[in-house]
Amino acid sequence: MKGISMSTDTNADIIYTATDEAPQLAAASLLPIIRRFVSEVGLSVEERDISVAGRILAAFPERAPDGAQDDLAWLGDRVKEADANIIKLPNVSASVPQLNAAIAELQAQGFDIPDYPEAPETDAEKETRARYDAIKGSAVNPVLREGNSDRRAPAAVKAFAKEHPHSMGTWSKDSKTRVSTMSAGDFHSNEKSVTLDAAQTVRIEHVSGDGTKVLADGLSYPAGTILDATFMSKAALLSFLEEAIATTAADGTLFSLHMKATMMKVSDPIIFGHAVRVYLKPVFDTYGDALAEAGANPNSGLGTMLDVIADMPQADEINAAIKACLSERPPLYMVNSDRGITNLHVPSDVIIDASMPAVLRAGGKGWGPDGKEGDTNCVIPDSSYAGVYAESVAFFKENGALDPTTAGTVQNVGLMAKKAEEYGSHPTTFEMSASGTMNVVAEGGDVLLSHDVAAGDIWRMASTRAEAIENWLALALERQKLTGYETVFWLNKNRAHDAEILRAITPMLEAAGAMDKVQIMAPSEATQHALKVITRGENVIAATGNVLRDYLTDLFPILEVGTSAKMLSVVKLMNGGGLFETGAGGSAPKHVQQLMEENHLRWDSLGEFCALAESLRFVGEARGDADVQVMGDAADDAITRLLSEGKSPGRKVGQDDNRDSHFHFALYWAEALAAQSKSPALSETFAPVAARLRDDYDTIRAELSQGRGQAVDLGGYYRTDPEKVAAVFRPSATFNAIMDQAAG
Ligand SMILES: NC(=O)C1=CN([C@@H]2O[C@H](COP(=O)(O)OP(=O)(O)OC[C@H]3O[C@@H](n4cnc5c(N)ncnc54)[C@H](OP(=O)(O)O)[C@@H]3O)[C@@H](O)[C@H]2O)C=CC1
Ligand SMILES: O=C(O)CCC(=O)C(=O)O
Ligand SMILES: [Mg+2]
Repeated sequence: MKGISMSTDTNADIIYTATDEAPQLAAASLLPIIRRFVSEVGLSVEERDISVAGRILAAFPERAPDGAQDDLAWLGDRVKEADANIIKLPNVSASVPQLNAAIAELQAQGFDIPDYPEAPETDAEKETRARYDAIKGSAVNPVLREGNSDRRAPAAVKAFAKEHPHSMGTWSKDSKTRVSTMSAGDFHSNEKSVTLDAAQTVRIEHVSGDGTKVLADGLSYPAGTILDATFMSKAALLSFLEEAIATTAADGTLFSLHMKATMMKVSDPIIFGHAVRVYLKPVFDTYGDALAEAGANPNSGLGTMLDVIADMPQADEINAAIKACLSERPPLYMVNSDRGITNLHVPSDVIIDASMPAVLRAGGKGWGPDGKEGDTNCVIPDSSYAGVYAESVAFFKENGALDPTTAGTVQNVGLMAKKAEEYGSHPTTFEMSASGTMNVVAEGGDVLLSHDVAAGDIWRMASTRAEAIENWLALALERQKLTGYETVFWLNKNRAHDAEILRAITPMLEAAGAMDKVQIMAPSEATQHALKVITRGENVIAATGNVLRDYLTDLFPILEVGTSAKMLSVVKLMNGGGLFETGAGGSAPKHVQQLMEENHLRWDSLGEFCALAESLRFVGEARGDADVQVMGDAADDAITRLLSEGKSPGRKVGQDDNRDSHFHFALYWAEALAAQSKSPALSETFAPVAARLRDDYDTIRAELSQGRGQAVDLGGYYRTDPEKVAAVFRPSATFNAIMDQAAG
């Protein structure tokens, strides 16, 4: 049953994660194929549930059926074992509106779980809130990613994009698109950093007129850990946002805000809320108190606010005031102009890693409320990484769009292990209740880092462990050796944190004799360099921190190969295991909507195919099992053929969809296994499978396409009904019979 795993502590050879939305639906069709094939080499596959619904139910075990277990916690231990082998599909990192929707759905399905307490007062409410806050935002990836990240477009994918380039928008030299970012008072400007020369246990305290309040205590770090502390000034943010709105109005462009409210689940919803307040200032000036009293929280977006307003006595007046404000202010960049969903409706609708590359790919365009494309002011409040996008805008204005038929590639090696850098900072991020001083204090009483803060400022501490840095550097040098590509470390020596990283890696580079084999450039300069290199048709490795890992592994694939879904994304776990992620993108909620309306799933499982091939090779190598290696290599052959024969899903109903691509993958995989000669036994086993799939090709294709164009019912959104999903995703009795046939 999806949502609650009843599995016992078995240890299958491959763990496949059950997640959300499009990848989860795709798994209903793909997993039976994978199980069928790998059973022939004696491998078992087990699903572990890390979906939002599954995690909610696991957070209330006392209310769930007996035997339900917390699969994320189990996986958190499993990734530390040397033989871990996990295929990780993308999962929803839930914003509050998404969490509320999932809770409501589970309640309607009969689960006795509490509402999300917006303003917890009693101890019981605070306890409930704490359990939900652990699920909120990016709660899965930081637990599983016990290693650094290696993401790149597979050679077959690059070759395909060169032959069959995706569409690219046209850039004009007089495009008014720009990036607006803060020049003072932001996380970047206020950052302070220190490297611990001995192991330390620290506490975080807030000293104000009311005394000293300990916000976190007993935080232990080994020697060599880099600790950073910084804050975003509320006053500086508000004046920046006002100015950005004025600039947008003067430019006559769209206003767009690009944040990472999912991964940066504490800081970014607050910043998003300030943007909603500033943009709708006239509304808040008049109705702010009434809105607050009714429980409208701008941090959850305009969409949720409108729901609250609907039940207020002044609903008509407030709605009219909002409408008037929207028409007087610069037009908002839209998520869905047909449905009137703006950039400010839901904090998780516009996520910077995917949204900025989409603007850049489209020639600097976004969608306006009139349903037309327009130039846009891309507002990215913190300036730590905004320069990457500003530099990209400048480059494309000057040089025109990238040409995918000739472009080289940017591969990424990302520092991610042990919750590195900003992406691990959720538990140590705080919104200041009063002005005062924030201190990071060592056990002996030494103040390691200190800031004067004002009420409303957002302060955070992040950590990066020496072990993670060493492993990252080694991985970058290993990739350089394997590829021969030039390698650039994206580090800004004038930024506090980066300067500490440089201090750590310089002796390591010297010891490895690699000092003159790598380059070090600040992110803006490195962006310009990378774009020049790939424009020339050459390749480069970008060794970056955790945030840039995320940003660049959507940015470059989307420009180079049209999507990040086709990325190979490997996490070499520090204790020896392998975590094979699928693509670099997310769960594509738009795809589920289309499926429900017209039974077409345009999700491309190429990321899953690539992860599977890697996972098989990993087991094969670890166990010295040549047949398993053959399985992995044959999966790669199938991927190449799938691409070259154009069997990837199309965007529109009537074209092939996800299920058709799975069938072709199975067919080509079987044919590759039948054709290879390294393992005669496997060839003999798969020859009849391939023959049956080929003989029944037309029947299977016809059966797969039944019911396309019609709405489908999945029995839920966050917790679907497995039988209904199977009916939709396995519609071919002929194909199912071949796949369900017992191995051997
Ligand atoms: N590793 C993880 O667990 C990740 C999780 N996420 C989570 O996923 C959710 C959605 O994130 P969002 O930023 O919208 O990003 P998505 O990547 O889901 O969506 C952006 C767009 O990319 C295209 N796309 C992405 N993957 C595929 C695919 N496999 N096949 C075809 N097209 C694809 C789609 O474009 P089009 O509309 O043109 O078809 C889609 O609308 C969020 O909850 C986010 O936190 C995000 C990234 C990684
Ligand atoms: O965990 C998340 O919220 C998103 C992760 C992500 O975008 C990525 O790893 O590329
Ligand atoms: Mg990402």
